[in-house]
Amino acid sequence: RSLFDEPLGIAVQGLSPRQQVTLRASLRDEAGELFEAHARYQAAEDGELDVARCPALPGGSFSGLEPMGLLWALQPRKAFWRLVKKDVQTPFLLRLEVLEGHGDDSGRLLAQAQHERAFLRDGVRRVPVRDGRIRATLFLPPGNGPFPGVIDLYGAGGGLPEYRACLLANYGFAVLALAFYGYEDLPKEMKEINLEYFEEAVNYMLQHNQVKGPGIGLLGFSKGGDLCISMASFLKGITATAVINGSVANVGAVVRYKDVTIPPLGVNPKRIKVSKSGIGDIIDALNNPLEGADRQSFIPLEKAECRFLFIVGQDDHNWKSEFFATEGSKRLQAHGKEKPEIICYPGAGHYIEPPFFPMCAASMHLLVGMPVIWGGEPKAHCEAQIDAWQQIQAFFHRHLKG
Ligand SMILES: CCCCC/C=C\C/C=C\C/C=C\C/C=C\CCCC(=O)SCCNC(=O)CCNC(=O)[C@H](O)C(C)(C)COP(=O)(O)OP(=O)(O)OC[C@H]1O[C@@H](n2cnc3c(N)ncnc32)[C@H](O)[C@@H]1OP(=O)(O)O
Repeated sequence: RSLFDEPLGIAVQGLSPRQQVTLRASLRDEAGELFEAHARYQAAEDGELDVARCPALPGGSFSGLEPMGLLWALQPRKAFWRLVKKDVQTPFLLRLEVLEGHGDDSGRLLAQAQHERAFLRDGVRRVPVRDGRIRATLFLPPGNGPFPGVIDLYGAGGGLPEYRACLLANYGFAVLALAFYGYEDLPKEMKEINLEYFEEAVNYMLQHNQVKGPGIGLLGFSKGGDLCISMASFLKGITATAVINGSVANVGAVVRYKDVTIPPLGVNPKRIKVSKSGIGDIIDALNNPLEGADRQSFIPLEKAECRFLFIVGQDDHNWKSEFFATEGSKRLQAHGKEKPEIICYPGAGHYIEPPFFPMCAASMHLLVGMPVIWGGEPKAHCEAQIDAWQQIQAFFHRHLKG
């Protein structure tokens, strides 16, 4: 058993010298969908095969020395499917098989093992929160708090994804996974966003006796990223905001707070490029928030009193994350604010998840209504996820010491 975001050592012993085998990794998600990767190897002289020392031969899901290849190369059998974890209290079961030979049809099964990839570290508490309007789950690390607190937001698609919040809590943070639409009695669609809802969540965290003050952190991915920037710009009590492939303009739905209204950035669906197979590339669909009326959608992040970290996948095809981060930085500095940290990852796409979630190349875009490409190259994307995860934790540790 290991935690899902931890690297894994994979080795086979007792093979014949230089024996040719195929290693296969597979995992079924909670919907029963299969993810699979396989690679061809040759054992060493002593009959041992350690994937950290032995390169994969051509012909499998990957080749070369790739200690984590069997994890990052996992691909769903079902098109446009993405690995998500709904029940964080149970592990994913990773099945590892050693098959004879290098044939296209699977050879005789020589050995197999099952390994649990868990989400909750022992002692981490999972607390469903139904407080006022808030629909959320709080994860509290073991031991005596208070702990640095973080609110975690996903993006379009809604629901209450808990897996990133839970993995982050394993490292000593009190993390609130916060739903904002498409969950229980929250609005079904993302039509209008009221920051008062998010303010309740910030206050819930600030008043919690297990949360270290005086301020909390925000972590947001995609649409959750621009939401975090809006929260940081208008709400009190936020010390550090980490944005993963987010936008500095408000996108998708109007944001309201007291007498403030931020319209969503304009889009032109004619700029969506649709491939022969019907997959969209929406990279050029959004208007430029530096031009004309669309400037009203640029979130006034210079009002924020927190530090910013922008995690950028340079091959993001959802939108221009690097441009957004750079423009956010210019605007902060033009107002005499601290320069944000911007960390760019070549070869990383939009869907930057915690380590070892296999890259999702394309899936249904729940706002656009067609499958879209997210960008990224699996190996580079995997490496980016590993590094970004460390950077996010280090950023929060630096700024949420209390
Ligand atoms: C602004 C656009 C306005 C529209 C204009 C039109 C065109 C404009 C063109 C371009 C616009 C350009 C840019 C604007 C772009 C973006 C703004 C937003 C950016 C984003 O933000 S980018 C998404 C980031 N994303 C997340 O941040 C994840 C959020 N959270 C979830 O996505 C859910 O939390 C989930 C799925 C984890 C559990 O949700 P759940 O518990 O409610 O699950 P449930 O089973 O009910 O599924 C509900 C539906 O997800 C499908 N689904 C379920 N499981 C799946 C899987 N494993 N793989 C693939 N699909 C899956 C089902 O098939 C069903 O789809 P359906 O309803 O169609 O059947």
